[in-house]
Amino acid sequence: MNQSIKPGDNPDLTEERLSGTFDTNSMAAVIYGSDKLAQRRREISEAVSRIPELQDSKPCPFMTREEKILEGSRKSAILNRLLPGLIDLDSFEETVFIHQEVIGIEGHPLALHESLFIPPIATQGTDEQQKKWLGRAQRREIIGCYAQTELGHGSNLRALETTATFDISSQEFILNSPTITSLKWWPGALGKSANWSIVIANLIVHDKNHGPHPFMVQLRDEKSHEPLPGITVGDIGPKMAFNGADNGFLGFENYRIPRENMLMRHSKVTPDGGYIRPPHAKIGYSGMVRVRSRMAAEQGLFLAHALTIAVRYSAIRRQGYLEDRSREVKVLDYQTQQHRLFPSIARAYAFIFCGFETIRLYDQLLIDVQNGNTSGMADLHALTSGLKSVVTHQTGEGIEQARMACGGHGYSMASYISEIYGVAIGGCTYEGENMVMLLQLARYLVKSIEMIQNGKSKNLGPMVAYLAANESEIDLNLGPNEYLKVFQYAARSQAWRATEKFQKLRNSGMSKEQAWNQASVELTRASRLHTRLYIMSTFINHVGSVVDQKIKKVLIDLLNVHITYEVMDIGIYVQGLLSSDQMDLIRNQLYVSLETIRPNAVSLVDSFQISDMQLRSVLGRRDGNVYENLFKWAKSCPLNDKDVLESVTKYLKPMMDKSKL
Ligand SMILES: CC/C=C\C/C=C\C/C=C\C/C=C\C=C\C(=O)SCCNC(=O)CCNC(=O)[C@H](O)C(C)(C)COP(=O)(O)OP(=O)(O)OC[C@H]1O[C@@H](n2cnc3c(N)ncnc32)[C@H](O)[C@@H]1OP(=O)(O)O
Ligand SMILES: Cc1cc2nc3c(=O)[nH]c(=O)nc-3n(C[C@H](O)[C@H](O)[C@H](O)COP(=O)(O)OP(=O)(O)OC[C@H]3O[C@@H](n4cnc5c(N)ncnc54)[C@H](O)[C@@H]3O)c2cc1C
Repeated sequence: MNQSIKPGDNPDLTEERLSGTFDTNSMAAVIYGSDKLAQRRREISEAVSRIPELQDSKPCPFMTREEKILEGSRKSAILNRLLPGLIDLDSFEETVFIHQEVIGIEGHPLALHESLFIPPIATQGTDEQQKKWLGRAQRREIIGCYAQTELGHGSNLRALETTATFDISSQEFILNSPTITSLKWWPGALGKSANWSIVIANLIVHDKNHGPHPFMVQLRDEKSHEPLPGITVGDIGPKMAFNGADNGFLGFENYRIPRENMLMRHSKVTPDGGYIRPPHAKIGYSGMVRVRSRMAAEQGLFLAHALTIAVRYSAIRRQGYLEDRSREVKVLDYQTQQHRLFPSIARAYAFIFCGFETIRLYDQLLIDVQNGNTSGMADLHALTSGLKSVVTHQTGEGIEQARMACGGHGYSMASYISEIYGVAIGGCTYEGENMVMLLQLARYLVKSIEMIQNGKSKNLGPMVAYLAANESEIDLNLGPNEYLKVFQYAARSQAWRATEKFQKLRNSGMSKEQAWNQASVELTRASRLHTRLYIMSTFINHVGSVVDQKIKKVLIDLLNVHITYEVMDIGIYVQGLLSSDQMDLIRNQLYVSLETIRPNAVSLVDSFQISDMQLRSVLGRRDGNVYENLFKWAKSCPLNDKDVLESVTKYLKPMMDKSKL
């Protein structure tokens, strides 16, 4: 049964929930990985809803930027006091979840503290460094951020300009921002809130530049919160969204920190100026891999937010007629609306399933690396580079479709979809601009094909083994595995096409860099197809592992939406494999699968179990009572505090009076 049904709900939404064929709590358990984890989310939401001081003081869209930061800080401080009784403090998931529930998605002063400040200390700091800072950070005696990007440099880490020069005589590093372009720019919470930061700077010892390394740097006085001498710091100004966070700038002028402040678990500088290399050249990049490995699930949930709003609203919004002219139909009954929303529901599920898989892979890699085995780093870097790029892009597309599916009200901040969109698409840029990261995966694909060309196919990892296969015909009787083969064909032929283009350019005498650039559009296409194949195969495997038969049945229906939609979407890449009859068959299967999933649409989004508090959307309310609440929301807008505004008395009225003469 659908666990969201309550008395007083909009009857159209109740009708939808009654038509669902499965238990939404059981589905939530599949989405979040276990009954216990899903149950914990419900318990935390429930507990938070009973604490008056954690409620929003007013709707976020009516707040100024300063009010958002103040509100985020107020709630962070209360949460810090209450957290021990509300969550398992050792659980990163519960910490992130409660902050999103209470403060929302627009960011807050501690938004980066848990995800980008604490992890590098925990994974790249020595035991002594952890002893010194980890407890303080976890108790939030200090607030931290992650300062890597510079005004003139983001994607290309090797061009960072900030320097940390070792001074043997004082046993200190001297930090400098030598140019305007070397100012750190963008770090979340740096602007006004953080007093410490992980700073990525070029390590210089005995005049030799060893490249970017992480340093633990105090920025502000712990008593006065004033910037320390030698530090220039401030907020970079309003952004497209995420304005509850104070993204900042930072400059150093001969700013000294002790030698012990370089995070030295992997690379080391000895007191006599010796440099000890890390076990893998890119180990310092692992903080980024950690965040990327979490982005698929995070983005899947952003998409889930927008779909919860759009699907619920589409079930109560009546517009136009089908057969019965006596009552307008729910817009959810239109095939175009279903085509707009249902493939995105499938993608949200697929992204979340993939996301939990990459989080697991990262956690395993971390254990391996701590034990000295870095062999899995390249694979996970390639996988997460592609995944963050494809998932953020498709999430953005899906959220925008969800907005349009809500018609005019989707454009109002009352829907909250524009904020969700603004926050989610930030992911196309942060943690590596999407094109740049697709090209990182492309390097891996090209290397894999070169292995095949050199007769070393048996050395290929399982994720790229399909590149060596030779599928040229597909059975018309299409099941998920045949769709997978279709996708493998598309990904394989594009990877070969791109690689051969690169090689041909090389053989024509072009430099490696120029040839790469000339082949790069084809290379990024190969990366996207490879990643979409991975998403599809993870989805198929995940559904295959579900035990509850009712849940499995609806997930198979959803998988059918996914595989048919995805194959139609890449039609151009499978022209050599599928006949036009086969394409027609797939198209029809997609339309059938949309109809099949229709009765479960509301239950599928209810299963994400995103509370009204977290959703912050008038359109997406659980009870579906949208119109009366839209009217209430509009009346509470500060512009309506007065009937006659100063804009009228001061300008418009005199203008109209004058025109009358
Ligand atoms: C929890 C929060 C909840 C909700 C969130 C809501 C909103 C969030 C809001 C805000 C966002 C928050 C934070 C954002 C933070 C940031 O953005 S931090 C800054 C991130 N910056 C980047 O990601 C920069 C991207 N650039 C790079 O990573 C690198 O420059 C590079 C593109 C990888 C290139 O590096 P480099 O030049 O050194 O290397 P190459 O020469 O290109 O490659 C050499 C080989 O190294 C391999 N490689 C590269 N990286 C790795 C790695 N990490 N691991 C393993 N191997 C790696 C690469 O594959 C090459 O291998 P080869 O092909 O075999 O030679
Ligand atoms: C919301 C948000 C939060 C952020 N938080 C942080 C933070 O906490 N800490 C931090 O350090 N940084 C942070 N950043 C910065 C972020 O990591 C960078 O903006 C990001 O890495 C992209 O770098 P860039 O801005 O230099 O883009 P650019 O590299 O200048 O990209 C501009 C264009 O150039 C293209 N391009 C660049 N290089 C190549 C190439 N080699 N091949 C082909 N095309 C290329 C890109 O594809 C893009 O189209 C944040 C950014 C945002 C938006």
